[in-house]
Amino acid sequence: MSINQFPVDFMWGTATAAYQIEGAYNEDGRGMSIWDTFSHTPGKVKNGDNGNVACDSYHRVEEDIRLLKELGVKTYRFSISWSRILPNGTGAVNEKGLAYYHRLVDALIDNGIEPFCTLYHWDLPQAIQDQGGWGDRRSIAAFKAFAEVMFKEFGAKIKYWITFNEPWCLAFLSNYLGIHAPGYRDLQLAIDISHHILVAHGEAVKRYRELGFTGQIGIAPNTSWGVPYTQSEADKAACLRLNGWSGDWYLDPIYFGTYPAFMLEWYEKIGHQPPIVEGDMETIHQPIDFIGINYYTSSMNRHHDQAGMLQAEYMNMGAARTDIGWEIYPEGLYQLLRYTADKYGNPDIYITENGACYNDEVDNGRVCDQRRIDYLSQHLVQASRAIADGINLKGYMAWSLMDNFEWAEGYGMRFGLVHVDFDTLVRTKKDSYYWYKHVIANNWFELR
Ligand SMILES: CCOCCOc1ccc(-c2cn(C[C@@H]3NC[C@@H](O)[C@H]3O)nn2)cc1
Repeated sequence: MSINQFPVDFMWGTATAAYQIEGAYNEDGRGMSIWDTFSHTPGKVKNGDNGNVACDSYHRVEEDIRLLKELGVKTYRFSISWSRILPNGTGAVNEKGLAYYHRLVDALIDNGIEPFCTLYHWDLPQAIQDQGGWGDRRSIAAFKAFAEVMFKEFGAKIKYWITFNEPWCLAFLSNYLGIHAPGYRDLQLAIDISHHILVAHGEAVKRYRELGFTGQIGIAPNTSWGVPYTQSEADKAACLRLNGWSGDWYLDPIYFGTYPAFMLEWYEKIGHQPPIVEGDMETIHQPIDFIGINYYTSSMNRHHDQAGMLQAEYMNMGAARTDIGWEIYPEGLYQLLRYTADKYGNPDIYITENGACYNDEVDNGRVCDQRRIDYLSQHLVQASRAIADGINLKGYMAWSLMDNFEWAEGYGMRFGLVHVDFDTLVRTKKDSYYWYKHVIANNWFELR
């Protein structure tokens, strides 16, 4: 196997998410989500952008499928708008919502593309939020019921399921740092939410198995990757906390049935702990089939008493950055994959997101995004290295198929292989699209 050659059954794909691409926010019975509320609130999203129209993918299934088909992907990762299926979060099902996802899934299957479905990608129905959202234990039953509707409706067609995308973002970025919807700044609330979504994850996995489906189900943490500034125990411990915050905090309960002791002790020192009810940890500790790894960047950190809740101080080492300001650190992907494989028993892993923000525009009908090609190839080298090192990496999904609504950054931050003009919605394949098409067709690539 030559360098950068991938296994014959490697699952090449791309990824998107409902609120970021669908639009049609108030059409065909869709209910409001917390991201509709948040993006409609002045000052929350750059330029006052919102997902009302986004990429209009709700009305462009055939067009988007053509892009995927020409790209040659083996799989397409998308997410479900919960409030399009259950407008009030629970209760009556919206048949037009189901019909949209049947159109999408049927078109994928008809074109030989494996649907890879994320149940929850941050867009909680506002009706659930109005009852306390993920901070209220009733959200667990609501999510289980939503998952059951989806399993019964699509379980024969969809063989790959992710319960939650980036639990750290939906818990801490959204309810402690206040940067994403619903925008609270409450550490205990974020810890409560983390626990409730883990129980909800376990309930969904249990229900999937009880219903007799034999597909694969997992979770996709966004593990930030901290690299110690020095090899001192203090700096290494600071990075362990930073990585544990978004990774181990979710994966330890799933794989070991317990929260990581070093994080529990850290929270207890400052008066916080998860709201564990008897039986919760057993529910969370359901066997899963894979871990989805979302990787973008790493950061060098050292211990500093005054450096925030984790006492981990970011050290700017002058690394190159993408247009969103995230450092480019391809080696961090290998290190994260190695750590995850070593700690959790070398499970199947899919890179469910990796990509770069570069805001190149269309010039004479072309988008020259060589920087994105360089970023992707440097990270694929690390993925290839991980496979050579015995890690069970099974697939890679580039974030994203197309430019889309990048949450609090709005439309100004572009991650797509396909450029979207958000005034006309015209899609233009970037140079990186053609490069990735070549990589998939050949199942290998050459570094420039
Ligand atoms: C400690 C202070 O930090 C301040 C900003 O903190 C973050 C962290 C992480 C993110 C972030 C954004 N993305 C990309 C998305 N992943 C899912 C998909 O929807 C993509 O659009 N991943 N992580 C943003 C902001």
